[in-house]
Amino acid sequence: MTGNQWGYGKDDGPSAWNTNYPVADGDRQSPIDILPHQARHDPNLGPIVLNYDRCTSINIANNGHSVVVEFEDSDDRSVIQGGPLDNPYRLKQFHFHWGGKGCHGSEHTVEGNSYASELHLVHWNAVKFKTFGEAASTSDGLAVLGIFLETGDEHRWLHMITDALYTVKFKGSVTDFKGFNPKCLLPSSLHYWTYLGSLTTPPLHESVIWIVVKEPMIVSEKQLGKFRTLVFTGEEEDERTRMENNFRPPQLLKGRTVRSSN
Ligand SMILES: NS(=O)(=O)c1cc(F)ccc1F
Ligand SMILES: [Zn+2]
Repeated sequence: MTGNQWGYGKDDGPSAWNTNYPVADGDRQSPIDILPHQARHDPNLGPIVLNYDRCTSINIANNGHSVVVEFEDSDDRSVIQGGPLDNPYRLKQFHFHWGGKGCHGSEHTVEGNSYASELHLVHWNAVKFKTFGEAASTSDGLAVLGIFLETGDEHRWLHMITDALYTVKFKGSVTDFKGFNPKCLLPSSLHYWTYLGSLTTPPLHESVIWIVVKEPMIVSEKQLGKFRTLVFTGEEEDERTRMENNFRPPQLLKGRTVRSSN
């Protein structure tokens, strides 16, 4: 792996990340396999509260690892609070991880079972930190809401994302994407598990309070298939490597406790 060139292939994938990012072998790495019966139900864990009503999406992009929708985060217009969080955390971006055709692609697993895909809504603590970058490299600077995607009926709002994917096929492409409120993607119940972990891609900073929602959102195989029309490579490169299986497998729990909202 030259420089910071990491990926999901045989030579640059998760098993090789610890070469350039030794924290990969740290003691609060993500994702993990969640064992519901070993999670501690904590009655003090209140509900997750999302205030996305004035959220401002900016663009959708292919960063060579996933498809990302970025938000305006210069004020507290879209925040997550409650649950395990002591402060409101500002929405910065959301992105997905997914598998190949018929394979599973979530990052977190539940009793060894993985879902077809996983949505990550990334938030940062703007009370304690001045910039996202600072928050992302400091313990508990980030709160990531993880939502599983399961195949079934078509999701009535996901087409807003999948219809735009052709415009960001290649690494480095960015397209305007305004007026999208991710609240429309969330399942009806926000019961969750929570634990202290890390970014699931390099630099793998151990800065994340993970909030993994128990109820999956249901999307169709056709909708999921559109994510696989993206490629990891840039338009100018001659190879076209289909973007799929961009997930890190579960990491060791190393004594951490997973709490359950209920
Ligand atoms: N997959 S993740 O939500 O842990 C994540 C979020 C970021 F903002 C940056 C890197 C990451 F790996
Ligand atoms: Zn992610």
